[in-house]
Amino acid sequence: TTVPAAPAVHEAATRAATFDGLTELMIQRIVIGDDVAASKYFSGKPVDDPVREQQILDSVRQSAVQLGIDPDSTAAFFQAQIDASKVVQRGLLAYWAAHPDKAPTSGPDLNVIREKLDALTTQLLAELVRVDHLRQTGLRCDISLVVSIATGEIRHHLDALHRQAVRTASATVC
Ligand SMILES: C=C(O[C@@H]1C=C(C(=O)O)C=C[C@H]1O)C(=O)O
Repeated sequence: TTVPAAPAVHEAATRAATFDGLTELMIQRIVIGDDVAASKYFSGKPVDDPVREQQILDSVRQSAVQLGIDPDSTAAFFQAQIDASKVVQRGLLAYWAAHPDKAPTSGPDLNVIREKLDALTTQLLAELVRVDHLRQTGLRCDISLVVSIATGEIRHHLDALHRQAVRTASATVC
């Protein structure tokens, strides 16, 4: 019988994985920040909703335990995603306040947007499981992340505000 050497299997998995999937979902979540900002522009609701944030963080901690990944680093990752959304929201709301002619003329329902964000949370958790080993590879992690982010930023034609949000979102990945 041939027994596959565990380190070799791990090596192969490390080589194969990229952050492309994770960064794509992170950018999708950042872009949804535009809808959140439009919604809050009309409702006047504050950018920060600490209760909603705590619900998300508690929920992802529980999911992390079930999925076998570290709850602290999972919560830190999602805190960074929330912070990134707020970078976009603050940037757009400030811009629209200064240039009302550029402001949206209608805003989507925040509850509908939150359903989309919840669906993304599930997908992001699955990606965190997939790239878990890659997150602990030091320089290799940094390099993979830079490549995936650059690719995603180009694919999505992100402007300076949204690229700033990507930097915030990616701070805890490696
Ligand atoms: C996106 C929102 O705005 C903020 C960002 C959140 C997020 O990124 O999940 C959650 C709550 C708010 O502090 C929201 O209110 O839903």
